[in-house]
Amino acid sequence: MATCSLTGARRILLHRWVRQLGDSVQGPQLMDLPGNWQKAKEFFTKPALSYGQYKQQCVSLRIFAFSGICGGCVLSLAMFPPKSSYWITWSPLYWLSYAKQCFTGAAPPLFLEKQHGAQVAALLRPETQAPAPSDTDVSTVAVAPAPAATTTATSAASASPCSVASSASATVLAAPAKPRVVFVLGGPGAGKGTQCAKICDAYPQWQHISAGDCLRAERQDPNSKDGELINSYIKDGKIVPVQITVRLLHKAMQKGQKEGKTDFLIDGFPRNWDNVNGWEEVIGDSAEVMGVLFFEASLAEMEKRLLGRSVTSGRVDDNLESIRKRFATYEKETKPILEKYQKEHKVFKIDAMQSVDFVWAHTQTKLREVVPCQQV
Ligand SMILES: Nc1ncnc2c1ncn2[C@@H]1O[C@H](COP(=O)(O)OP(=O)(O)O)[C@@H](O)[C@H]1O
Ligand SMILES: Nc1ccn([C@H]2C[C@H](O)[C@@H](COP(=O)(O)OP(=O)(O)O)O2)c(=O)n1
Repeated sequence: MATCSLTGARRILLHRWVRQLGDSVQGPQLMDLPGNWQKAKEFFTKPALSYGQYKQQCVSLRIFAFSGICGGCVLSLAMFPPKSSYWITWSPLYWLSYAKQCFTGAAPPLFLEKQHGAQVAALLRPETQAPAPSDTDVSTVAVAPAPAATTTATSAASASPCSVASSASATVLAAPAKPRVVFVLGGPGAGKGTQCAKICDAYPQWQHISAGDCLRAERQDPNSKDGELINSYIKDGKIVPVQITVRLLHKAMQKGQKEGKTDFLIDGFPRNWDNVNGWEEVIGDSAEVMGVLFFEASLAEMEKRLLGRSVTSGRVDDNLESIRKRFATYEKETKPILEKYQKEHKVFKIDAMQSVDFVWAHTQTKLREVVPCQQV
């Protein structure tokens, strides 16, 4: 038996030797790239005469094929990044900005610093939500708290990561006591409105309230006593006095609550200290400000976008003169407000220079950080 297998092994060795099937190849070293390139080319141009030559050509070709495929994959990822929020969060391009944020203190905390209530009411069917408050004078009543109800969870609630209990019939405490607010800031034309619209399309509990839209609507109202004043401020790129703006925002939030909205994107607000103080005085503790989504883009890009928008927007301030004035106001008055929220670790920065879809993927990731119990 032993003799038999020895003979077999000998035969194989002999066979290899005859056909030159040894593992060693004679040719350029692995790192000799010009030599290997020459051999790789010969694979296509000069047919091998022996197996040894053929193997060398394959070995040389393999080096370039491997680098080519890997390089191609990396290039394609860079040129056509996946539309995934995870890719955006963890892609190599963002490592640098994350590293920087760790030192500048703008990075969001890794772990939750406070308890976040479950938005169970928003997850359940509309009939489980309490009746909304009536439209009341801004000076006397703040934004009505959302219902704090004890309710029986449906399967929809149990499917959500926010639900307190996972059983379909479990009793769940609806925690949110106040409407939640996310301020949306960024320069004129950064794409705030575009992304807010996408959030509201995707998540029905959110309502988009644009301070600029509210002011423009008020200006159109023939019965408004503030119309002329608003018009002149907007044309000059100045910030309208907060008493007017916050009243309109408050009214819009109350209307949204009546329609069952629990989360509000307040777009283009607060734009200066006057806005900050006015919000505190009128809304104050009756709404919970979760954070600020900040869309960052260069002035040149924003100018280009605004001029593009001016073709169809019909806005009195979408012209070069007003745009420049708005930029000046943004730099002088709004940036200090961002710094205030940055110190409170409430700013969630989004690179708005990319395409709409790319920004959207990043916006969703950031929204999850601002409002961790998002159904996203
Ligand atoms: N990521 C983007 N890339 C290119 N154009 C964009 C992007 N986001 C928005 N836009 C366009 O730029 C213009 C301004 O966007 P908008 O959302 O109205 O800005 P904002 O609300 O910040 O003033 C619009 O015409 C919009 O279609
Ligand atoms: N909080 C606010 C928001 C907007 N305004 C006024 C002044 C702004 O130039 C205009 C337009 O604001 P809007 O947010 O609609 O537009 P841009 O972001 O500047 O493109 O409205 C204001 O006075 N106070």
